[in-house]
Amino acid sequence: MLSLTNVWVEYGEKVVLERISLDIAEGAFVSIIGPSGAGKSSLLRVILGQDQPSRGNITLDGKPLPAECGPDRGVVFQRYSVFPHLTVLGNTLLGLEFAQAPLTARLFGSARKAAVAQAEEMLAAVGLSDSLDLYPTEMSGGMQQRLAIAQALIKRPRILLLDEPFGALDPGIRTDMHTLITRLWREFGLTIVMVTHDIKEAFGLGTRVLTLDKRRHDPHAPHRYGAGVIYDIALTRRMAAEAEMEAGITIDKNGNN
Ligand SMILES: Nc1ncnc2c1ncn2[C@@H]1O[C@H](COP(=O)(O)OP(=O)(O)OP(=O)(O)O)[C@@H](O)[C@H]1O
Repeated sequence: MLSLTNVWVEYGEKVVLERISLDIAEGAFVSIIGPSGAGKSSLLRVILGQDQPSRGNITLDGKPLPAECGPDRGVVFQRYSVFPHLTVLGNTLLGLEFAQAPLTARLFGSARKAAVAQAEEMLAAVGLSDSLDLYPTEMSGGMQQRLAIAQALIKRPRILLLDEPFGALDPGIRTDMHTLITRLWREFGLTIVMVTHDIKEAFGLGTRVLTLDKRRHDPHAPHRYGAGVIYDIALTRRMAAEAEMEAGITIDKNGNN
């Protein structure tokens, strides 16, 4: 579905990523790990369309990825991206209002009614049905991240990009969020690309784990070489478990059912 061919990200003289070639299948849950500064967020930004690769191509369904971030891609960052002056419902509605009324960001009559129903449905999916009128300052970190996820999903993206989405949350809340994101991934048929520093999270959630790091170093010019994908691990056990759950069958370790 998503294909990167010989993608490089360079800022001036500084090479951040080099020769990234990847095919990401529809429905995959790809975790990206690697040392700080390896270029994990830079990779997400080029997939999002926020930055352009300095070389190489990215295609979505075989067509060049549109330069701007369209409704096909949603994103959730570690820092809360919700608007403090809007309620939970207002924050969630905003995406639809911008999409449907780009000039005024206001919807009226039946269009607004339909948008509110859609927002309420999405907020129910992330467990915020009882919090529609709260403002972000009245909510915990976990609730704000649930809201950020609802905001990202309201436009029904096919690809959800997560940049350390649970990094600022307490361990107990993180576990709840892992359950939530796994359920949403399955329910909405999403393709997820998630950056994390937490190796357990990467392997626990992903169907595939990519490790970014530099293959070569020049001690006299650390900016000269960028990071590439040094490990690409398919987690067949998790994919089998997902397939079993969907089809109600059991697949043995040789892939037979
Ligand atoms: N707009 C920019 N201009 C110049 N350099 C940049 C820019 N954006 C990122 N970089 C550099 O690119 C490198 C990779 O940054 P990036 O944030 O992608 O790494 P990361 O692996 O996500 O790091 P972390 O795990 O610490 O979040 C860093 O050295 C950073 O300073």
